Amino acid sequence: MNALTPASGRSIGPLPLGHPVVLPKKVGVLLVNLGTPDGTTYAPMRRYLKEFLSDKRVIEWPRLLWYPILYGIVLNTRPTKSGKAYASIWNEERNESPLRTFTRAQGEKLAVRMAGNTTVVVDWAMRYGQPSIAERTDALMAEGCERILVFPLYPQYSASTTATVNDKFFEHMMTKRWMPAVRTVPAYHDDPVYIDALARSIEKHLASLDFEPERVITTYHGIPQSYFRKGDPYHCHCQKTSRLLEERLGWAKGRLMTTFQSRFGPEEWLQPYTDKTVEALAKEGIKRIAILNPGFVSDCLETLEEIAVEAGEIFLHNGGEKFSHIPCLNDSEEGMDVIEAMVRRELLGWVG
Ligand SMILES: C=CC1=C(C)c2cc3[nH]c(cc4nc(cc5[nH]c(cc1n2)c(C)c5CCC(=O)O)C(CCC(=O)O)=C4C)c(C)c3C=C
Ligand SMILES: [Fe+2]
Ligand SMILES: [Fe+2]
Repeated sequence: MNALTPASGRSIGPLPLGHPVVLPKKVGVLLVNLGTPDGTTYAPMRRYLKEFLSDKRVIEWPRLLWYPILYGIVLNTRPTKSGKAYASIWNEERNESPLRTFTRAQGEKLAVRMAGNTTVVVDWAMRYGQPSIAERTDALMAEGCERILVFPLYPQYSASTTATVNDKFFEHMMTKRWMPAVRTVPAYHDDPVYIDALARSIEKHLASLDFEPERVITTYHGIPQSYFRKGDPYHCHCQKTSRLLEERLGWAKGRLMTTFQSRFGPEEWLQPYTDKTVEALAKEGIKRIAILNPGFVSDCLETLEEIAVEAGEIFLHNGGEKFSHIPCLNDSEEGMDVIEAMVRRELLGWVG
């Protein structure tokens, strides 16, 4: 016979036969990033891309139209092509992608920062691939979390990122008889803590360079224009982040530019496109640029390969002379200040 022992530590008597074990009440914080393949060869790449590109929040085309293209073309060609790109940025030491390395570090560092409150349990997961939202949510619940804060790691809201994290979490909740109380962290594209962290990281990086960039480009992952026209606030969120950043930096108008990268498929995406802008700047005679990705909480394929390498090559091959990529906030002090501030704000009323 075991005793029911609530958070107060007070025994409340014997449990009826077969009664589930009652754990102390805890609050879980689940950081969730986009996801990443388990390896760079064909099979793991295909598995990852299949899960990602089957998501209706990501590709909104009717399935009857999209699936023949996905299964007939994309999943035959893209795993090899993208696998090569992932291989060029792979964290060999841990045998994983940088996105997973940084997300784990953010989870671990947040746990240290929250350690003063013994009721809080921090964990991390991926929307696509491993560790899955279902697996880590079950782990939080097994530890006694009756309240869970889900944190989609995207400063700017988009249905294709933020909403699909929440969808996946609640889809898993549909399997639970005893569902925890749930909160989700909203977009924080205009939060002063975030804007200040970006500004400090830019100032620090520029001070370390042996040149002064004539232009600094803020490049955000794009989305199809049709999503924007249907009401996705992502474009407005990105523009506001850039405006507030420019104000915080106190720069003359025009030095900080906003562009959109990572087009996929034949549709028109948000513009101006990053690659075209970088090329045009070099051709116009701009010699020195720096570039950052404020919409990415962690460095990943889209920042380390597409921007730091590819965009740099485009600039230098078209007449540019100096190019520098400013790292994402990652698990830096500035980056952790942002994550901690958002978590503490959203936990108000749940923890002391
Ligand atoms: C229609 C397709 C896509 C939409 C819409 C989209 C939106 C979107 N994505 C991110 C963040 C990331 N995307 C990453 C990789 C990636 N994105 C797409 C397609 C769409 N993204 C693909 C096919 C891929 C895989 C890589 C490739 O094959 O080119 C990543 C990197 C993951 C990593 O492991 O490094 C991130 C991060 C945002 C923020 C966003 C909308 C706002
Ligand atoms: Fe993407
Ligand atoms: Fe890309």
